[in-house]
Amino acid sequence: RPSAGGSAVPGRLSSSTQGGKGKRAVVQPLAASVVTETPAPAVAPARPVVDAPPRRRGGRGTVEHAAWKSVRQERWEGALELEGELPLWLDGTYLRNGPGLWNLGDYGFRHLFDGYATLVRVSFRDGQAVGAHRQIESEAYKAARAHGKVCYREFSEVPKAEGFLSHVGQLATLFSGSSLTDNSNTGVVRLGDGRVLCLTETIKGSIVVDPDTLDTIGKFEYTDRLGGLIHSAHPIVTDTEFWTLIPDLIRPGYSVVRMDAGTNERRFVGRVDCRGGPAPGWVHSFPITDHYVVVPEMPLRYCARNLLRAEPTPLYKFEWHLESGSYMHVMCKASGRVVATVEVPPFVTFHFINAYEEKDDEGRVTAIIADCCEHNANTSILDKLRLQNLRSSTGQDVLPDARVGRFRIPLDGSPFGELEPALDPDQHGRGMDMCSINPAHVGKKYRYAYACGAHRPCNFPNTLTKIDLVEKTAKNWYEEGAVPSEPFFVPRPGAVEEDDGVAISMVSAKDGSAYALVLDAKTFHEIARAKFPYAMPYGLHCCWVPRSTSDA
Ligand SMILES: CC1=C(/C=C/C(C)=C/C=C/C(C)=C/C=C/C=C(C)/C=C/C=O)C(C)(C)CCC1
Ligand SMILES: [Fe+2]
Repeated sequence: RPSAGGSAVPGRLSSSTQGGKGKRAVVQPLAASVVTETPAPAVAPARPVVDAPPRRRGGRGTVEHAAWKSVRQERWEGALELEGELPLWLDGTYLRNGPGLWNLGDYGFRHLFDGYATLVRVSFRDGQAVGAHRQIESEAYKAARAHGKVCYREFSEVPKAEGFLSHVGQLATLFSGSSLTDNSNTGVVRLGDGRVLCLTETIKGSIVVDPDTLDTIGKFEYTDRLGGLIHSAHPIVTDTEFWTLIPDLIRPGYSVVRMDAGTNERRFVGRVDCRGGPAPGWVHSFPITDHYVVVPEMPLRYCARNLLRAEPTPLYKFEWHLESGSYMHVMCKASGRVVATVEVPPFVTFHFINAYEEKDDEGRVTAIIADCCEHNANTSILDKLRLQNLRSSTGQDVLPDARVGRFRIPLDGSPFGELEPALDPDQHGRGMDMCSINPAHVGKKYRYAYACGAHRPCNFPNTLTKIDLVEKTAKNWYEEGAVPSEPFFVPRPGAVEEDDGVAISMVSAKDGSAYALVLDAKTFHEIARAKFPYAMPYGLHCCWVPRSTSDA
């Protein structure tokens, strides 16, 4: 198995389909080839591919940005051209997951979250960078490729009746969960035992990959009997454990579960009963502290009926139930007991940033502080993330406002909690999502968060922002026309200060190029960019795999 650094040979392929030296390899447009080729061969360019300039469409002056176009090849690997100087301590692999393929033949998907998972890798060693990407071989992706159509239920796409029935059988399969997708297009985490897991909201969409070759190794089989069909897309993972939430759509509530590193067995820790209804709030993510698990219950709730519908509803698989209230629950990790449930102002969040315990002078925990990317209790961001909206940027300022929402959850039995902006949202252009922090501060008091913000007018977050929660200020990185993904914080080995490290973001540029941007996390100035020789679509979440000493 090659080491995480991969090969330093430009355009090296991991398969036998490499074009000969000097011979220009044919680059198959994946959108067309994916449905016809079994398996779709990896055809990498012998020389960097020059992408066509962005296309003007529709006479309305709109430009189709490469960020929202399907990735054009099944896979690629090669040395990246560097601008600037990479720190020598940056030694390991950055992985980014996301829905990078939204077309099957002529058919185009509707929503950003529907796309088939594309895993991107940038391996850093000795000041050099090697890049790669590859499609994750989920059952959903393989079936779509083999049959030329959607065969499983995605975020908004559902199989057409005949296709679906012929592929997975009877309607009853809807209830067993077998029609749900395993397209693990959302997150990627490195477990404490070193395995790398790609995730989505379906439990069956937990897929183990090889961080070096990006091979799909297989399903992560949970060996317990906890069941459930869906879980939080963002487990909290440390060197020793893995925490997640399993919503219960029948008896509205959530199971809090924990898995030891090195095992596949989740253990039930406790249950939170919803205060509102008719179903649990969407828990795309949740935060923990040293001693507690925080379970959010927002008015954007799962809807079993919508899960079964053939056509998407305005809120997809969800429904807005303002009347049923918004709550935050706190569970003790050790006992599984719910120690607080408070009503809070309405909120909409997909991503919690962090949480920590607030203590009095005697060291007693008096409250939990939980921070999130909060969309001003407005669900319209889901609609803005439809591909048609993302692709039709007319220069108007249509991105809904968002902020760092800070919850204060008192533990003294009071029935209400607070929700306030943690800093003036104008500091980050009133855009706020796709966040990361220093992993050493998960569950602990912290000062800095890294996220995507906005430089207006815009239709999508287009800056990288470093939030200082003490000074209540932000430093912003912006490049005209760039679409940056989550700035992922990587600490410098041996660092003491919280922001001693780099923030890495994959950027889809205006001219159709793509690069991994490395920012000094302290100054938020660019240190280097490592350029891919082709366009890369937007992607979601990331992880860092340090080079193990055995690889050195
Ligand atoms: C496949 C099924 C579902 C899938 C849900 C998925 C794939 C949800 C993905 C959610 C993501 C990626 C949320 C990200 C939000 C990012 C935002 C708001 C960024 C804003 C701008 O920066 C279920 C819906 C669970 C139903 C079962 C089937
Ligand atoms: Fe997410």
